[in-house]
Amino acid sequence: MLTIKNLSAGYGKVQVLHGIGIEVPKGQVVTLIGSNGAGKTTTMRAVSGMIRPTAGEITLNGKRIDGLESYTIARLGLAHSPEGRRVFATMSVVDNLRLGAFPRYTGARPKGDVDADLEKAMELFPRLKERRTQLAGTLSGGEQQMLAMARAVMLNPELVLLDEPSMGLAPILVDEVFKIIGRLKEQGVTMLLVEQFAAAALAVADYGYVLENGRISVHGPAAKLRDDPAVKAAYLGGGH
Ligand SMILES: Nc1ncnc2c1ncn2[C@@H]1O[C@H](COP(=O)(O)OP(=O)(O)OP(=O)(O)O)[C@@H](O)[C@H]1O
Repeated sequence: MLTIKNLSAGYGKVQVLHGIGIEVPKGQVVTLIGSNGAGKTTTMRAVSGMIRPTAGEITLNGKRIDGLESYTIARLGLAHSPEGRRVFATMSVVDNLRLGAFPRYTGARPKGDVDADLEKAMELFPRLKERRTQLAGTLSGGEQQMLAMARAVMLNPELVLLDEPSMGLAPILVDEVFKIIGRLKEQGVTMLLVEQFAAAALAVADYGYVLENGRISVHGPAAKLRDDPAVKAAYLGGGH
């Protein structure tokens, strides 16, 4: 589904990623863990076309996407739910969700039934259903985070990039977010997940990569990483 080979990227003269490789097979959840500043968000940005890689290759279903505009990448079915609560504050919940489906109208893939998917998203995120006409800017932080996730799902995506969906959430909402990720997985949605709660991420994921200073240090089946003493010591102490 998604193949990242030898990817390097950064900001101006600062190189953040040094030739990383990641594989996300169809129907699987792959998690990318690492400490602050390791380059996780930068990886997500490079995949979704928000920044241009300086080297390497990214393919989605065999098609090169590195160097394409982010809008074109979205039309190919790649949805990015970015870090932070990037919702359209002055629009309602429903209108935010409809905007998420917008690239479906432009013909790169079959449009499908947007209204039916809107109702499916509401079922998946009951908190949003109750607030469908509310302006997104007046939602709580956690609800905005869920709206950003739901909007990504509205693309009817081949692949979803979830960047720290639990960031800043109260523990009860963190649990809800991970339940939703589990449900999306059951529905066959392919995901690349960046999470600060490494233990919870490895519990829902099939496979994991550890990013250290812009390089992949360890990777393997999630269950194996959970038992890896070095991973345990560095990333699984205390956490969620
Ligand atoms: N827009 C930017 N301009 C310049 N440097 C940036 C920019 N965004 C990120 N960086 C730098 O790139 C490095 C990697 O950042 P990145 O956000 O990818 O890390 P991360 O692994 O997602 O960390 P965190 O867990 O803290 O979100 C950091 O040193 C950061 O300061």
